[in-house]
Amino acid sequence: MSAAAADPVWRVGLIGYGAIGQSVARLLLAQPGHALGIVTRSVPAGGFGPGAEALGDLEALLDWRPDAVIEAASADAFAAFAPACLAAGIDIVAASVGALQDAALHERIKCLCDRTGSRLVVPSGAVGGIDHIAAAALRPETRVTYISRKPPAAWVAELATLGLSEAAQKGPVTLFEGDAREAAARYPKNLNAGLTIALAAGFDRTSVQVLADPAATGNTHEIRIEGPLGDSAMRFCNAPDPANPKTSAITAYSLVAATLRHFGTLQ
Ligand SMILES: NC(=O)C1=CN([C@@H]2O[C@H](COP(=O)(O)OP(=O)(O)OC[C@H]3O[C@@H](n4cnc5c(N)ncnc54)[C@H](OP(=O)(O)O)[C@@H]3O)[C@@H](O)[C@H]2O)C=CC1
Ligand SMILES: O=C([O-])CC(=O)C(=O)O
Repeated sequence: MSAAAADPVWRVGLIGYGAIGQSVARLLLAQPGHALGIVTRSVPAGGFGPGAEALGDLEALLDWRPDAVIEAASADAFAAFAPACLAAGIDIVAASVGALQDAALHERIKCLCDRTGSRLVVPSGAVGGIDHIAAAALRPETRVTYISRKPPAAWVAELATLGLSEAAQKGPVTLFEGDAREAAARYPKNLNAGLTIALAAGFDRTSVQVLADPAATGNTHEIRIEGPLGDSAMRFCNAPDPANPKTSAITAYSLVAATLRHFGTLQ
């Protein structure tokens, strides 16, 4: 009797090893059949442990021949890595989708996907219900309102720049009201969720409000969908990642869930 074929190993590239990257690595390596190649500017002294290896740069990542790449770094890293991966036929599961506020980059990504057949996977990230939003938005009358409400601890640098640190300790401060592209351009580390929602709903149908609120318990995201198919409201009150208060801890789980689904048979 011949030996059973070895189970496949999925080779996953990971860009970024901060709050989300470290959680993604831990979660994915706990899944059988996954190997990680990690691109980071700061490799931990003890390395990454079994199942993961450090990759120096974009070229090393492409040479490693990943089956898919998870981006968990920054909008700049998305712009630097995503086009090259997609051009090489490698699908990307991205956290920093706020980078798509840049219409030229968005168009370039679409052209690369059309040309190579590779795909940019936009996970639900810090929010959810994206399938519901996309379904409702097939009716052009649908309108979506997104409110991001985080404690001032998630906005320390931004509030200081605006001279609003003290005001934000006393009551809610509105940091932005407008469209999702401008929100992500102004606050690239905090408005990926707004861009994710707008990609599903349509940019012209999505309005965004951003609040720093001392009464906020966790990173709260409220989404209201109104249209001919009904009115719906979703509210996500997320625990912040202990390593980065701007980031909801569930985001890493969303990236891993999206990656496992991408490799799976059920889409
Ligand atoms: N889609 C969503 O719903 C959400 C998306 N996000 C986004 O996810 C991304 C990661 O968030 P988080 O982990 O909290 O951020 P952190 O700041 O904790 O970690 C980011 C990591 O990426 C590294 N990095 C940044 N730029 C580059 C680059 N050009 N090349 C290589 N490494 C790079 C940083 O390295 P170094 O330390 O050397 O700078 C750091 O290790 C952010 O863009 C964030 O805005 C966050 C929450 C929700
Ligand atoms: O993690 C969150 O709560 C949301 C966030 O930072 C983002 O959308 O970029």
